[in-house]
Amino acid sequence: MVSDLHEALYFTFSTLIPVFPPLGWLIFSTPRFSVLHSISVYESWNHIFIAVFAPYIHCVIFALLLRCLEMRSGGAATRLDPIFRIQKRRVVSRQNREHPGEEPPEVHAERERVRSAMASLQQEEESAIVVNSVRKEYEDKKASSVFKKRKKVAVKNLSFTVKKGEVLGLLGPNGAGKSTTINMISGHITATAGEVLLKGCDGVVSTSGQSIPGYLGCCPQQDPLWPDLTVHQHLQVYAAVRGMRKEDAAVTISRIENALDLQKHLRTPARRLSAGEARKLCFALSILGGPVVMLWDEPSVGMDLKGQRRMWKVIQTAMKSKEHAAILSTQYLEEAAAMCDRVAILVSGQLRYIGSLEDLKSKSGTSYHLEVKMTDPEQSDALHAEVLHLFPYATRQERMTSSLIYKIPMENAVPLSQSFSKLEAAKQNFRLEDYSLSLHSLQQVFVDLTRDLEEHDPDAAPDGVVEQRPLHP
Ligand SMILES: Nc1ncnc2c1ncn2[C@@H]1O[C@H](COP(=O)(O)OP(=O)(O)OP(=O)(O)O)[C@@H](O)[C@H]1O
Repeated sequence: MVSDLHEALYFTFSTLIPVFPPLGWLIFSTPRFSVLHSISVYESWNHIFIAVFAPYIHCVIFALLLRCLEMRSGGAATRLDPIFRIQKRRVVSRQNREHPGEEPPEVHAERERVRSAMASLQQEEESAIVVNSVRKEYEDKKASSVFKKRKKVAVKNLSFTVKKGEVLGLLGPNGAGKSTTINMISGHITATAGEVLLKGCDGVVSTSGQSIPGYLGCCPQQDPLWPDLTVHQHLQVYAAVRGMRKEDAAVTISRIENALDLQKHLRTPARRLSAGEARKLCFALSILGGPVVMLWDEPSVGMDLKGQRRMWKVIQTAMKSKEHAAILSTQYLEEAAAMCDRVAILVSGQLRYIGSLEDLKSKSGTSYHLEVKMTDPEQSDALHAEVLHLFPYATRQERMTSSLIYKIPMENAVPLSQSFSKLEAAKQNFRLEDYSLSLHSLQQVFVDLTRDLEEHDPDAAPDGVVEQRPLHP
């Protein structure tokens, strides 16, 4: 502080630069400085004043600056990272240029439908959800190392549309990619490639994740509930978020509570609900306010039969107006048959079938299901050779210790009288415990479709055996 200029600079910098006051304070407090400039720091109240109060001035200035920046670029960062407020850049999905390869005809037709829906999106009134060549890769943490990151492909090149008034069932075995698909549509996760478009009733097209409240209702696989809020409070909060008027909300909430038999639990906090009751509440939240697009990821898991039927009724009522579109992921064929206009069957992230269950059922009539039960497992190979001799186009579906299961094309099994007499003879020769020859049921068709080639045990297909896994029955 040898001149007025220095002092002015000191005041200016210490007011604007946060690190300056503590550093200045340290410099001024050193004995060397005191000796050289023959002043005691404690004599200079100005310096103490700056060192103590400047940080408060900084707080106010920078809090205001931060607020301005947040108002300009959105406040989501504060929620995710309240300390450093670094907002991850949203990964922009790129177009999926991967060739889909050979696909079943109905899957290919659906892909073409998506293409034409994308081409004429503004004019196209029908589709509420358009999923266009979507792919999702996760980092496979188990297989990754420090040097090499390995990816797990959960969904590959998936394309489908859901029309207004339609409920599309999403079926498939565990890990098929159903939840990943629903989460990409809801915007909960970002697609690695491809795009999802949601079309509002006003014709506005928005990519998933940027939809307006009230447009999308989602019941994800994990219950998104606040543990301390009661059932009734949850419904009230969601009604407010969806922009419902208070009087409308009260009527709708009471109707939903009655329809799903939630009245007994209105004052129960979410943490004390049973799994089935929590699912009921999640489902109720997803339909509250009649969103245009509704996504349900296994909503009936944990519900008792009565609860499941009540939920079905609510779905039917909600879909009456033909202004809504819904996707229902389920493990139950019966639920899909009761609720869905079409079903999409996913296996290992790929679409294996899309269409009505009736069409799938009619295809099941084109082959027979043969199951033979052995008394002596040692005879398995000989019996297999005999079945192939009797029905040359039979394909073995399963091989267990005491039974073998085959699919036989219809033309190979008729006339049935001959088939039964051949099987009777085999029963005597091989001392079979039992056998059955029946039309392929819907359940069996579904099992055939969803059987994953990669997971299949190669030991079960010894040389010479035709172990085909046709996509169509
Ligand atoms: N966050 C994640 N990180 C890594 N892999 C994941 C992640 N989430 C899902 N996966 C993997 O992606 C694949 C698809 O998972 P997804 O949950 O979509 O299947 P799903 O069909 O919903 O199964 P389920 O019927 O059991 O709910 C699975 O193999 C799963 O292990």
